[in-house]
Amino acid sequence: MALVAGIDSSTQSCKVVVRDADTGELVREGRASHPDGTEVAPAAWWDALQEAIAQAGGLDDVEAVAVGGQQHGMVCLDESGEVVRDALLWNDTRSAGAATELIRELGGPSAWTDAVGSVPVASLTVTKLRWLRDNEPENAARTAAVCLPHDWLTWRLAGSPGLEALATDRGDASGTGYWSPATGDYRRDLLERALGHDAVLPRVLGPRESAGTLAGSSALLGAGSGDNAAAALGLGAAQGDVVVSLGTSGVACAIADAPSADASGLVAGFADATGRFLPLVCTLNAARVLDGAARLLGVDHAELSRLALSVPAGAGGLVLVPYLEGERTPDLPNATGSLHGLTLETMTPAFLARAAVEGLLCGLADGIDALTAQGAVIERVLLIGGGAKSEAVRRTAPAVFGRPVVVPPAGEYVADGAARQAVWVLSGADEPPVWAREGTESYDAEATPAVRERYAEARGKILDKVG
Ligand SMILES: Nc1ncnc2c1ncn2[C@@H]1O[C@H](COP(=O)(O)OP(=O)(O)O)[C@@H](O)[C@H]1O
Ligand SMILES: O=C(CO)[C@@H](O)[C@H](O)COP(=O)(O)O
Repeated sequence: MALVAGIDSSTQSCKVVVRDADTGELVREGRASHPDGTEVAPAAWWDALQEAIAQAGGLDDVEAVAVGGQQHGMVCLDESGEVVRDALLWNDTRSAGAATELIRELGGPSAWTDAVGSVPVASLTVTKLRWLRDNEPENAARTAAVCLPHDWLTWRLAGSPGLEALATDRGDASGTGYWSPATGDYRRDLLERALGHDAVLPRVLGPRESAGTLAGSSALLGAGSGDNAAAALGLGAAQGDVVVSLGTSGVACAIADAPSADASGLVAGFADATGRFLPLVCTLNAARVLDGAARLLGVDHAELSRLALSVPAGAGGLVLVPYLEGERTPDLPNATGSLHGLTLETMTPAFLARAAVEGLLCGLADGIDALTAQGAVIERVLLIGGGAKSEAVRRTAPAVFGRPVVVPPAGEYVADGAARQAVWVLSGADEPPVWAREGTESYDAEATPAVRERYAEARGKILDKVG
């Protein structure tokens, strides 16, 4: 039995799955935590990966490995391959001003969607490079290569074989802001505009191309991908599917045959991990809204869910606009969260719990609408990520989204997507392997448009709107 490994180096943790290449059966797994914060030393991801690999029984017997990772993080390397400074993550908003500047310099949002399919926001790597140029010129000058978290881990797994060996894939390259999904080329002029000079960028590999071999082994390395593209591959998502992921980020994305270009900036025009495209809406506030609400109420997730389900839809008019870490979609990096509609009746743990669940889901419902406005045809909504473990989320999502929701069995879909890619690299087949998945649950509920209407009203009244 041939084994493959898939890795998910996400915002909060690193997960490793070892699967049977033929059947997809889960053979072993491991996980380790990442440090908190929006600025992280890449060495911490490497340490967590080593711990997760050890927990998963090592990689000695696997024939291929691939890495899925949090998108956009800025990893700068000097000429000798040393990390120049801690990575700025996708949820670090300090480069919001740089985003505004870059949009203006190029002639507005449409110039960016024409160039790279997305309008820059603080999450995109290109804005982080501009921030570096302006705030840490010495670090910018030392930067000889720029890569992303999954690129860097793949390169380390290969034994750090020189900057020219850096590799990435279409999915993650499309989140940089200097690679065009439509043409498949880097826009080095945009990299230079941001960083102030040219730099080595990872080669962009095709979906089943190999990035080399694992150091000291003959196991093949896949190109890997950004976590959302890897999750779509892990789920076997096809046209008609919208994947909603409730991790640190809230994401709604769809598989598309053609690149998208939304000059409103709501939908990012990313690529997927199969040679197609992945229009995507991302919020900064998802599972951690539930974490924060549970902490505030002094309960665990199971109790938060029970409380939320103990009061009716609409939470008696109480609305949480959950911009707890600023927001990316809508682009309000300095916004804060707010509670609207408090009364003596609703000032209770149960109403607050319900408002937290509904608030985070309304943000994602807006995302699904934005995808539809860009032409996505939605036949199925697949709900994944840590937040999807909440029963209240599963039962409330169909009401807020106004459509049934499918919850695949609990699993690590990003790591699974990486594992599927690893098999694909091994087989060289036209399509990735098909693995059976049992235990999918369907949730349906009567739509509650009034919840969204009240949320929309509250969303227009938040403080600290200035970008
Ligand atoms: N039962 C649960 N209910 C709600 N949230 C949960 C539950 N279990 C885990 N979470 C939350 O899910 C998040 C982790 O999800 P994950 O998809 O792994 O995130 P990421 O990919 O961003 O690292 C954490 O914030 C965690 O507290
Ligand atoms: O920035 C994005 C997508 O554009 C995020 O989805 C990151 O890729 C982080 O993902 P999680 O760790 O929250 O899964």
